[in-house]
Amino acid sequence: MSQPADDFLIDLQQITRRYGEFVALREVTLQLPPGRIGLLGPNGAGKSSLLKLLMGLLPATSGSGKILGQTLQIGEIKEANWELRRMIGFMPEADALVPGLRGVDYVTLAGELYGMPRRQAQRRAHEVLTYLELEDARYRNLETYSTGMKQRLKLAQALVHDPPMLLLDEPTSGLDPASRDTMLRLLLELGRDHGKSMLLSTHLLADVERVCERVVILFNGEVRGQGTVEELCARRQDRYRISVHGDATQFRQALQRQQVTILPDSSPLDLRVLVPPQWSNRQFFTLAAESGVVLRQMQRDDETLEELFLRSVAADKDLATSDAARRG
Ligand SMILES: Nc1ncnc2c1ncn2[C@@H]1O[C@H](COP(=O)(O)OP(=O)(O)OP(=O)(O)O)[C@@H](O)[C@H]1O
Repeated sequence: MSQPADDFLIDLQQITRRYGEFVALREVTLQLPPGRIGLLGPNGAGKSSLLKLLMGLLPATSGSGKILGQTLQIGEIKEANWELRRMIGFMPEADALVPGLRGVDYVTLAGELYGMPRRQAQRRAHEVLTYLELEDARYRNLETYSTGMKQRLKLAQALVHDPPMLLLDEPTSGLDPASRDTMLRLLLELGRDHGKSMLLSTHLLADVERVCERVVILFNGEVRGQGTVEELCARRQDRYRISVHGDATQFRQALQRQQVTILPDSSPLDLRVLVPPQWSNRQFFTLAAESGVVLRQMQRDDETLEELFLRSVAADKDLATSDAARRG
């Protein structure tokens, strides 16, 4: 379904970003509506570069784009776009904590940097720290914070000015399972219950599955897929999950003779299969009857996000030159 251009949260057309000869982002075209969006890619895919570019901290080399209705600067950043910064909360990957401050002072300072009057920034700092379960720690010096608390403090500074959109760079980086769980729950609630849009950059598929409605797969600086998680995972029409009753040995052989691949995570009576082009589902029934088994269930088998991701990046596995291809 097409969407009016102005309804997009992010609308990029062929955005390229080079560092000298190196192409960190290549002709990235994205049209994303408001919501919770996962930006998924391995280290070096270009995720941080894209976030900085959207934040207006880094110019694109070429292309054009808008975020929250604001036009991105191309070639060079001529002036800081304060309107854009007020609409975005940025949680950087690196620690940007100021030593010697208490948690509440740090978040207040962030609010003031976004242009809020001091009293208002202070009030909001207390609110967001309470919301992010740091109420008891707010008067403590931030050097005493655990990694999980520091990550939530970084989220607090991104939320202090109540922006409609969050750009989150690896928000669960370095967290133990319990802290990661807390962070993902808070992000989900912020999106689902408080209407925040977010672009969550991560290399962890499970983070995207837990929090996001949509996903953008970035690899080697290129977009390899974008859409809702369900849509992308269901796009393959060639996989089925079938359950049979009886001795399935002959049935399996019969399938293989018809060029059907039995996928590794099948069990003896529950098969996950990949069918060849022009396959008709009636063939399952015919082969089952011929092999003396009863077909109990047959349904389309959507890919998991992990399978989708691996398939999206598989083309490059044989390309030993992919890094070289990003130069020049
Ligand atoms: N200032 C820079 N100068 C030169 N190359 C850079 C610069 N910043 C990033 N790069 C390169 O651009 C590519 C993309 O980097 P980026 O940090 O955007 O990726 P990423 O997906 O966020 O990965 P990571 O999670 O490792 O940060 C990497 O190969 C990186 O080495």
